[in-house]
Amino acid sequence: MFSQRLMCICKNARSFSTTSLKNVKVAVCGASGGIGQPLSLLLKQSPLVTELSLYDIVHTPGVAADLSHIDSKSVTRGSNGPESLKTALSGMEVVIIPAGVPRKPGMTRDDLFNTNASIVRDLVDACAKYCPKALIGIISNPVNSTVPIAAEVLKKNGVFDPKRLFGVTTLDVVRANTFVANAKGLDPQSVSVTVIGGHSGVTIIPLLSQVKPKVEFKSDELSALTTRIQDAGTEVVKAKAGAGSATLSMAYAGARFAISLCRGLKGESNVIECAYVESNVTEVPYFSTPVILGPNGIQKNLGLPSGLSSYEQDLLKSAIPELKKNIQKGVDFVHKK
Ligand SMILES: NC(=O)C1=CN([C@@H]2O[C@H](COP(=O)(O)OP(=O)(O)OC[C@H]3O[C@@H](n4cnc5c(N)ncnc54)[C@H](O)[C@@H]3O)[C@@H](O)[C@H]2O)C=CC1
Ligand SMILES: O=C([O-])CC(=O)C(=O)O
Repeated sequence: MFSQRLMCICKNARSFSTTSLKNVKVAVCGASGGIGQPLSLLLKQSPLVTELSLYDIVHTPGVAADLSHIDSKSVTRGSNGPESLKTALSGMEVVIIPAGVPRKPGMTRDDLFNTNASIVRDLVDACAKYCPKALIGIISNPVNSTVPIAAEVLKKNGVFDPKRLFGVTTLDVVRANTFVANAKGLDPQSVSVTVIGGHSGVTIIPLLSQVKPKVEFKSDELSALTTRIQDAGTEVVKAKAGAGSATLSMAYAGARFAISLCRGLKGESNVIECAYVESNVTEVPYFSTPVILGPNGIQKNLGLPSGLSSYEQDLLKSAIPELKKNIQKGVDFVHKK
């Protein structure tokens, strides 16, 4: 059921957990949703997770009861509705947030702002109060704006630590690995693509000149692959024809990211993921690059890989104005009168 890569992450986590002192308490906010349920299932199988706290505004008791019968060691509990946020979040070390509405065909991620901005604001406000040191991973769209919203809320509460807040862009990496592998007849598990920027359209910048193992692309192949990676979310939205957006692949990607956070927290070395974080590597204040994860969240931002091709530099130039606009929209939302 797990792919080799997630399997491998889990196996590493298993051998690592036997030598370390404590495991990790993880909360999923939006746990009853299309992403939340399979994400929680994957996390329930991780030996790194001691306690899995499932929070949603509907159906959480049922989802928690169901998952709690799985014979892995973590304790699962469900909390339903805002009055239970304190119970859901107190003591949590990792909080993953896939709460909010998904797109329908014809919508952009930014069209979700009006509904999802306040959902993320209120959940992160609760994190600030009940688990101010938690590593927070935001899945809810539009990620380019919801991460700045989360940062401003944490700042308002006096607990913002830029090393502990992440926009989850792992699905872009997972997709890029898959599409490159398919194009080149490789095993997707052996391919590693760095994806930088943000998480919508032109802000998604796959660095196809730096794929490991090294592969060559003709220029039309390069632009077709880049466009497909940038539009992959829309590809799923169209295929689901009104029934939502990516859930299963996002659950896989979210689990990979959450487990990487746990591995870093436990002191494993050289845990690297791309994530959308507060950043000074470009002129925009939030930007996704590879980061090394450690016991306090980001140990090191690896920044822009050197030697971007001129094609990638052009992609970067197109991404910056869109990111600036998305970020400002998030910041303004929190400070509006
Ligand atoms: N970062 C990424 O790569 C991706 C992000 N997404 C985004 O993830 C979000 C969730 O997508 P789905 O799971 O498909 O949606 P969904 O509608 O299936 O599930 C969302 C869940 O959030 C819950 N929810 C709503 N308000 C809440 C609140 N105030 N507190 C706690 N829970 C609340 C709902 O009850 C529901 O269970 C969407 O915004 C979507 O655009 C989706 C795919 C990829
Ligand atoms: O496209 C969407 O709305 C959901 C998403 O972020 C993705 O699948 O990358």
